[in-house]
Amino acid sequence: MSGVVGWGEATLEGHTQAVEGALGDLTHRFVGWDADNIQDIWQTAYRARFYRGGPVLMSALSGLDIALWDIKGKKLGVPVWQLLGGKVRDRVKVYGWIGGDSPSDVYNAAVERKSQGFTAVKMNATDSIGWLDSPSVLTDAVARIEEVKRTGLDVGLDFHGRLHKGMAKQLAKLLEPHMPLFIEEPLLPTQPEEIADLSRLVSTPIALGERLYTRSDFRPYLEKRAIDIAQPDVSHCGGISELHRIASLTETYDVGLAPHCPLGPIALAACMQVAISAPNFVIQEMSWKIHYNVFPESNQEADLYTYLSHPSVFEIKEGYLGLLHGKLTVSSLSRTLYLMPCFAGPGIGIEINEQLVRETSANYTSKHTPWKNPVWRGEDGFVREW
Ligand SMILES: O=C(O)[C@@H](O)[C@H](O)[C@H](O)CO
Ligand SMILES: [Mg+2]
Repeated sequence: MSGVVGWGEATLEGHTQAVEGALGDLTHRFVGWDADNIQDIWQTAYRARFYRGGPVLMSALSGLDIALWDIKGKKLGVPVWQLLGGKVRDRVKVYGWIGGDSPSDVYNAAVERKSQGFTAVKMNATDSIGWLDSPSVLTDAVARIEEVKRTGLDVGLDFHGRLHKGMAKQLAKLLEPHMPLFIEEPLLPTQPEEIADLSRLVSTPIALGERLYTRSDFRPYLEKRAIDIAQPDVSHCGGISELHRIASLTETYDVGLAPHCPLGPIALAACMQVAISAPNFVIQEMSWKIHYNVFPESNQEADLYTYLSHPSVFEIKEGYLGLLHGKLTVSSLSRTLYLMPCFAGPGIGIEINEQLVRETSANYTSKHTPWKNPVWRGEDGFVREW
């Protein structure tokens, strides 16, 4: 069957050109191959060369893999979640990211998320801090979560690997009584042993995984019992194929799956396929209605969801993305049956306005260089974690 087009997302923030180069290499290798053979293409891209893994190569492979699953689903006329074994849940719990420095800033951002239908949010626990820093940065972090919890929302806290061990263990202890949903990347992913120590120090669930790129990268965290929640990113971990495999692996360690996704709607739609079908899925990150500053020089923002033909598939109701629209209440069973799956579209279940993507992209690349994160330095001038 010819003419079937699949979409994938390989976004690696701050490293656009590196991923473009890696994708160019994959294109060169696989033009003319049979798109049905996803496993063979994945294994060839991963194994048939000396260097493997890491953010750049795996993000490129992720984009390719998501597009191949989209093609397969469209050819067979079924959603990808059907091909992964069918649905195990009717709707998918989500959380939205919030930003802001002061307690009142994060409070207001949380109120806005609540009005969008979210029942859970995530925010950065602190700014980047040094090996030893003033205790006031810790009390400021506590004040922020206290303020957000006043909204009644559940709150995940992202340490973002910005703290070192001496400060991270203090902050984790101070936050514990406030019962965050989880603390994320309490240390950098180079420290599995130290993260395992931290996970024995507090009862708060430890989450991590956006900077792990294969099943093998998760292995030490599982063997050391360092994490409670795995957060692979479908655009960095090897696509739908590897996200599905990571889900099964982590399930055997009683570790839940909360796919990381501050990216665009293609990545989110890919996550949904696994969320709907994976037994140990917990909650899905999504960036719905965040306006990304994708045109930094001109300070112009874009809502990535405007590129969808039917963005309403991502509307949130009572904290969930509805797998199923509409409902029928059967009183004799005293339960609600949901009808008409909204992620029932073939492939990854979304339609992209390709012309709009092409026009915006041409306009962008002719005028701007790709986004790069700024460099932060402490008071003494030494560079800080981002
Ligand atoms: O968990 C999150 O959403 C953040 O850690 C982002 O992935 C990070 O700032 C890179 O964009
Ligand atoms: Mg994070």
